[in-house]
Amino acid sequence: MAIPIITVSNLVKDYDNFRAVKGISFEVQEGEIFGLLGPNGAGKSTTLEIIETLRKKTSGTVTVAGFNLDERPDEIKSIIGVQLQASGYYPGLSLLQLVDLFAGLYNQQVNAMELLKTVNLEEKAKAKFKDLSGGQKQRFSVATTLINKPKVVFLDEPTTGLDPQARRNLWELIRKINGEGTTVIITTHYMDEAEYLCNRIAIVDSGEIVALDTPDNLIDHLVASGFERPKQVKKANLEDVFIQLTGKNLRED
Ligand SMILES: Nc1ncnc2c1ncn2[C@@H]1O[C@H](COP(=O)(O)OP(=O)(O)OP(=O)(O)O)[C@@H](O)[C@H]1O
Repeated sequence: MAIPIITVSNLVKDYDNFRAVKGISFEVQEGEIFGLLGPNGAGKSTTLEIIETLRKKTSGTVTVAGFNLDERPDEIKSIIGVQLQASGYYPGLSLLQLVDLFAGLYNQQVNAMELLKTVNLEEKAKAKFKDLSGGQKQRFSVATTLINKPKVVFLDEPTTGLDPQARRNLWELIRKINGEGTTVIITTHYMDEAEYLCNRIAIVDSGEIVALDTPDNLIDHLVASGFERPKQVKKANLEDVFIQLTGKNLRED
């Protein structure tokens, strides 16, 4: 029997008179990659930010690793890793300086070079954050989520704006982090990404979960309902052509 590391029950979030999250419930199992998918404004970031202790809920219960959000937010903070948006970093500091700064904030001893190596940025250790490419910035921000050796990492649209190579490279990084035992919660607008990475997916629409299952089961369920794609799927797509022609290696250096 899988153990839930996150339990969300009847979570509600109102922004003034607008109900952005309408009483959702779900569990994330320890060790899985769990995806939150949904159109713009569905309530994904709001839900994540509440679990991350960064936003107040209106009602409902959240527990992370057995800690109740209302009673033990500090314990929750200490065992999670949250990806900051790029604007959260001092642009003029080098990557080594930024890792040291974060390590200090978390009161952690970190081998900054080792950490940069895990995200393939050791050659950029002395570069300033502002001088990184988009993919490098994203990889660095994933690295910073690992500084406090978290049990759960939250990634909010980590590959938005990346080229196909950088995106696939980040997918492998996320799998590696997960393979080392870290539970990952991810939001994305890319269905191929969700299909490739996620063990289970919750599809959120207008503040409600409309489906929750493995990608395979969700697809099988749709097919069983009589759905058929209007045209034959080719054995490759345009992205395959692009990767085939331009190679799998990162191009940002
Ligand atoms: N601080 C806020 N004040 C008022 N309304 C907000 C606030 N933050 C979000 N909302 C509204 O709540 C709803 C859910 O927003 P949220 O950012 O959680 O959606 P999302 O699913 O993450 O969307 P996206 O895919 O665009 O990031 C939206 O209608 C949004 O306009």
